[in-house]
Amino acid sequence: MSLDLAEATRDPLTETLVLAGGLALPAERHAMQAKAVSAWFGTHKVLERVSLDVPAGKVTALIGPSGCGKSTFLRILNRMHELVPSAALAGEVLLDGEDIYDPGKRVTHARRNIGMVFQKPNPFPAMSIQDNVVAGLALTGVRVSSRARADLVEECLTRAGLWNEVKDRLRAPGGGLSGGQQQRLCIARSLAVRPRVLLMDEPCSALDPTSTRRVEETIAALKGDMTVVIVTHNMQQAARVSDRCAFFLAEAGTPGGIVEHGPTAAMFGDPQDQRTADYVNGRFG
Ligand SMILES: Nc1ncnc2c1ncn2[C@@H]1O[C@H](COP(=O)(O)OP(=O)(O)OP(=O)(O)O)[C@@H](O)[C@H]1O
Repeated sequence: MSLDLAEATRDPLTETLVLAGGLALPAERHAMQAKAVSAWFGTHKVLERVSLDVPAGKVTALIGPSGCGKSTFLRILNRMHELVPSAALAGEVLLDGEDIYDPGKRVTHARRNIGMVFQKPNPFPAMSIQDNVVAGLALTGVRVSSRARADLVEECLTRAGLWNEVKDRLRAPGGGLSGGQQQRLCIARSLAVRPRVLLMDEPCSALDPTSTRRVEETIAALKGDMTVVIVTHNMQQAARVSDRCAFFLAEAGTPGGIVEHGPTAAMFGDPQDQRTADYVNGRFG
């Protein structure tokens, strides 16, 4: 028997794909969905009706040349775009089916559930390693007992792949760690508020190859129970760490948009659009 998935419809209530004969298969769950997202800085439109489904428990890479709006799109996913005074936005961003921009939703709802790791590691340098890990809890209004704090510090440093390197110096300042260790400390800090999604904006671009490998191992270990969206300029990295890729492009002064998205193996091995093929093969960008 052959199954025609092209004819299948998605039932969002039961999270199944319903085939022509009525047979229902489990569907991929979307942790986040962007629907027709457009963005502006002042009068400059930088994204044009971008839609993207982000599968739960997977790593999605956003790739594309400089200036095509990848970082802007990433910052829209956790309401950081609105921190820029001239910034405006249209469209919807759903987290587990609910619009994070709904007027009834607080910004802390998005920030607590959708963490962000930046290009340059930004721990609090004078603060101890253990205090850095839990620094986000107060900001998002989460309270924990001191016993639970110690457990949380160990759990988050372990998940970030840093525990063995720092367990004997938890009271030492975070600024004393190497750049790669600082970036994993920032990942641990993001994990402490137990986000459902982790956004990473070129998290390895300031790191050496060994530290990059450690962060990539951390990303691989996180996926499954964490949904990761990563912006990267490094095509080998996108191929190594991601399950899915979205290729952004802003052509000749037009706003950025997604040319093509899909499973990473297909995006690299059998891209459908010539522009994707040219980009992933290093012919521009
Ligand atoms: N704070 C800002 N104010 C005004 N314009 C901005 C701001 N941030 C980004 N832009 C503009 O928005 C467009 C998209 O920028 P963005 O940083 O999202 O692209 P990108 O694809 O992430 O680029 P890169 O790969 O170089 O980081 C660019 O034209 C950029 O100049």
